[in-house]
This record gives sequence, C-alpha cells and structure tokens, in this order.
Amino acid sequence: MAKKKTIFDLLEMKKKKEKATWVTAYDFPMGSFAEQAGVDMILVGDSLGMVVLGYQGTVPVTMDDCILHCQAVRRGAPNTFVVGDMPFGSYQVSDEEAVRNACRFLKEADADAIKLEGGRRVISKIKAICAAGIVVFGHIGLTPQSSGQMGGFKAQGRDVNSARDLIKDAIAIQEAGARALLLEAIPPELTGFIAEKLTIPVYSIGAGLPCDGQLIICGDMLGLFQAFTPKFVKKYANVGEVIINAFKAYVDDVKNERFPEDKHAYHALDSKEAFEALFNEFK
Ligand SMILES: Nc1nc(=O)c2c([nH]1)NC[C@@H]1CN(c3ccc(C(=O)N[C@@H](CCC(=O)O)C(=O)O)cc3)CN21
Ligand SMILES: CC(C)C(=O)C(=O)O
Ligand SMILES: [Mg+2]
Repeated sequence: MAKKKTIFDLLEMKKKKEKATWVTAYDFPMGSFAEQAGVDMILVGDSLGMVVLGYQGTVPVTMDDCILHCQAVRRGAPNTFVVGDMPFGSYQVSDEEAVRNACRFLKEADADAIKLEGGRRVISKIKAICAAGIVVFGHIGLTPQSSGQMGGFKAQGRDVNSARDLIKDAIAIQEAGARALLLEAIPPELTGFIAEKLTIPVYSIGAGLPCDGQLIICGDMLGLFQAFTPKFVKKYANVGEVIINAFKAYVDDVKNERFPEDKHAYHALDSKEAFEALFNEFK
C-alpha cells in the first residue's frame, strides 16, 4: 500500500511536474474506493450538501455534517491525504471561530488539512488557522458559498479586470501561509499563469490543464449526481444507471418469486417432521 502523502510530497510533485489527483468523497465506501484506486488526495467537500444531502447549494451545510462525513471517509481511507472543507458560516464570523472549527477537522475527523473559500477577504482567517499549525488550502474562482454575490454558479476571471483580482487573491493567499490553492471554473490561461507564479501547488476544478493537479466531484464523474452536470465534468462511469437497473431487476425478481432462491435461505436444523409437529401445536 502506498504511504500517505504529506504536504511536502505535494510540493515535490509540483517541482517534478508530476500531476496530483484529487477526488471528493463523502462516506466510508467512496473513501475506500478512492484509496484503493490510489488517488493522491480526497476532499470531503461541502458539496456533500448537494451530492448526498440533496440541497440546492452548499450554504446549508453545517460543521457537524462535515465532521460526520469526514470521519466516515477517514475510516475508509486511512492512508490518503484528506482535506476537510470548511462550510459556510464556520469561518466567516471571526478568526477565533475559524481556528476553532479548523481544529475540529483535525481533532475529531483526523483530516490532514482544511480548505476555505475566498481571497483577500479571508486573509486574516488563513493566517490565524496557519498560526494554529494547520495546513490550509485556499480556494478562489467560482466559490459556491458566495454564489449569491456571483449571480449563481458562474465561471470567473474571464475578463482582465476580474482576472487581475484573482491573481492578487492568489498571491495574497500564498503570502498568508496557505500551502496549496484550488482554482475553480476560471480560464486555463489564467490558471497556467497563477500555477507558474506561485510556489505552492495549484489545483484545478474546471480551471483547465496547466497546473499541478485536478479535482473532480465523485458524484459527477461516476454519474451518481443527476441534478446538473457542469461543463468541466468528464463522466467516467454511469453508476446511477447501474443502481437503477439493479433495483429494477430486484423488483422484477421479487414480484415473480425469482428471489430469494434456496441458496439464500437459512435451512432448518431439525427435521421437517419436527417442524410440522411444532406447527401442529399452534393450530
Ligand atoms: N455535483 C456538483 N458538482 C460540482 O462541480 C459542484 C457541486 N456539485 N456543488 C458545489 C459546486 C457548484 N459548482 C457548479 C455548479 C454548477 C455549474 C454550472 O452549471 N455551470 C454551467 C454554467 C457556467 C457559467 O454560466 O459560467 C456550465 O455550463 O458549466 C458549475 C459549477 C461546482 N460545485
Ligand atoms: C467544488 C469543490 C471545489 C468543493 O469545494 C467541494 O466539493 O465542496
Ligand atoms: Mg466546497
């Protein structure tokens, strides 16, 4: 089994131009599948609110939700670098609350790092969490927790003025002490510039090829999430269809008495006659 990555391994991979692979997982089986496949990192994303809890966005997700799911993922993936995603409201109010909640990911769910959304507006939070000795990942571009301010889940940095803001944010995040940065839904040329400019690893979800690795939402790539499919998703499987077909086959089997079969039964240990005698007692 491969040894669990550290933040230094991820930095080394950037230097060697070796791409890092990152998927989301929200529960024990998915964590285990990701580890068995040898992914470098797992994000327990607050996207769990949409992918496994059925919310319309990530805003309702709580710290307790994230801790519960992160614990399950860790049990399934004991040897994989796990990043806990700070949910909306867990770091916005104060630096103190941000540190307290970041600590929960490490203490209660054995996460290796935390991620939070935002650029220069969250610099004091990044500094405070880093000062607590925690590995922090930044996240800019399309930041779902502030999608209200963006007018929805919209790609970012497509004009030079907004791109300039993102470059300034990226630099500020690195200077604040973050050890990696995730770019979401921005043009590849901007991603390439930021990945070269920064010394920390820069990862993409919907932000193109030229950077240090890719993230994808497990529900999207596996076909488990049906509400929508962002343009940046590549579907590697249609597990949802596999599950629906399996349920249909089960329904058909039960209705037609093809399930259970003899091999699925617990056979009686006493004779048929003994059981008949027993049933007669109650007739
Ligand atoms: N299942 C899932 N996949 C995700 O990628 C994802 C989540 N959930 N939840 C949290 C955020 C929300 N994200 C989203 C959600 C929707 C689009 C989307 O539909 N985009 C459109 C329009 C883009 C635009 O107008 O700029 C697209 O065509 O891709 C993109 C990212 C990314 N994250
Ligand atoms: C969309 C990705 C980047 C994320 O933050 C999540 O999965 O919660
Ligand atoms: Mg998130």
